[in-house]
Order: sequence, then C-alpha cells, then structure tokens
Amino acid sequence: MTLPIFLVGARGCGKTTVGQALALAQGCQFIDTDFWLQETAQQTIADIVARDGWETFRARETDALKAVTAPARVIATGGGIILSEYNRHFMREKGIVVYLCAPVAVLADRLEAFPEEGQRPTLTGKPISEEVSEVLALRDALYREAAHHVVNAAQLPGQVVSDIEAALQLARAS
Ligand SMILES: Nc1ncnc2c1ncn2[C@@H]1O[C@H](COP(=O)(O)OP(=O)(O)OP(=O)(O)O)[C@@H](O)[C@H]1O
Ligand SMILES: O=C(O)C1=C[C@@H](O)[C@@H](O)[C@H](O)C1
Ligand SMILES: [Mg+2]
Repeated sequence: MTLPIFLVGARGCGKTTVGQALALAQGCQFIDTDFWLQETAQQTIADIVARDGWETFRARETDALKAVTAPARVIATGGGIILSEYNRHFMREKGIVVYLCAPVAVLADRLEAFPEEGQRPTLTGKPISEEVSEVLALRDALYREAAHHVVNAAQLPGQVVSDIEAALQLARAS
C-alpha cells in the first residue's frame, strides 16, 4: 500500500503547484483540500468565511481532510490545516507529511503576483508582506511538528519534486 503524501506549508509555498507535478511523477492521484472543499460546498473560501466565519471553515477543512485521505494520493492541504492538533496527528498517522518551506519574501512575491482572493481571504487585514511574516512566525513550528520531511520550496517546482522524491526514497531505504 502506498501511503498518502500530505503537503503542508504557508500560502503560496506551492502545495498545489508542486502537488500536481509530484502526483504525475509518482503515478498517484492529486487532491487539494481547498479545491475539494469549495467544490463540495459550491462556494469560495472567501464566501464561506464571510458568511459563516473562520471557525466554520476550519471545521469543514478537517472534514475535507478526512474525506480525501486515501492510499496512493498526493494531498495538497490548505495553509492553515496545521492549526488543529487533530489534523497534525491525523496526517502524521495516516501518511507522510512534507513541509514546503520558503522565506517570507518568496511567499509574499508569489501571493502579490497571484492573490486568488476567493481562495485566500485576508487572515489579518494587513498588507500581504506583513501578513505573511506574522502568520509564518506563528505557524512555522506547527508545520515542522507535523512534518516528516522539510524541503526548500523556494526552488523551481521540478527541483522541489525531485527533493521530495529523494527524501521519500531515503526514508524508505533506512
Ligand atoms: N516553486 C515555485 N516556483 C515559482 N512559482 C511558484 C512555485 N510554486 C508555486 N508557485 C506560484 O505561486 C503561486 C502560489 O502557488 P500555490 O497555489 O501552488 O500555493 P499553495 O501553497 O497551494 O497556496 P495555498 O495555501 O493558498 O493553497 C502560484 O501562482 C504558482 O504558480
Ligand atoms: O493559510 C490559511 O489559513 C489558508 C490558506 C488557504 O490555503 C486556504 O485554506 C484558506 O484561505 C486559509
Ligand atoms: Mg493550494
């Protein structure tokens, strides 16, 4: 049985982008909790948050995580999935968790170029660069706590995929 691979990390670290390429390389199915949730709810995340609040979104995110978890899948998660202790333990127990780690400047540049506001409503009400810095400072330890592997996500997507594959291979061999 091939364990599911969970990609975690901040908004803009490339979970969706790298996840699709990794799934292709591994011959796995690709699933994204943000996409799955929005399709199932027939609403954007911004609309869910505006109508029902972040707490409701977080509860639905945990439901999404449980629903999509299955063998032979690469699962791109939402940037805040690690806020829940339940989610962190669930991912570690059910599969292999990879933290796509990138510095604030890289994340902020990507988010400024591709804001996708429907999927990424503001978390703090602050400008992007300030928000990324503040949120990453609070979450970096949680990404690390959840992760089996940490990779440098500031590289080109193909190199990030290669680094993840190398880490998985090394772990299998040891
Ligand atoms: N390694 C990379 N190099 C250059 N650009 C990238 C890389 N990874 C992602 N990007 C770009 O950055 C933007 C954000 O990437 P992506 O949507 O994959 O991030 P994410 O981690 O899934 O974010 P979220 O937590 O909001 O779902 C995209 O427009 C994508 O093209
Ligand atoms: O970092 C976050 O808290 C979020 C990231 C996105 O992937 C979405 O899951 C949502 O906008 C929340
Ligand atoms: Mg994504």
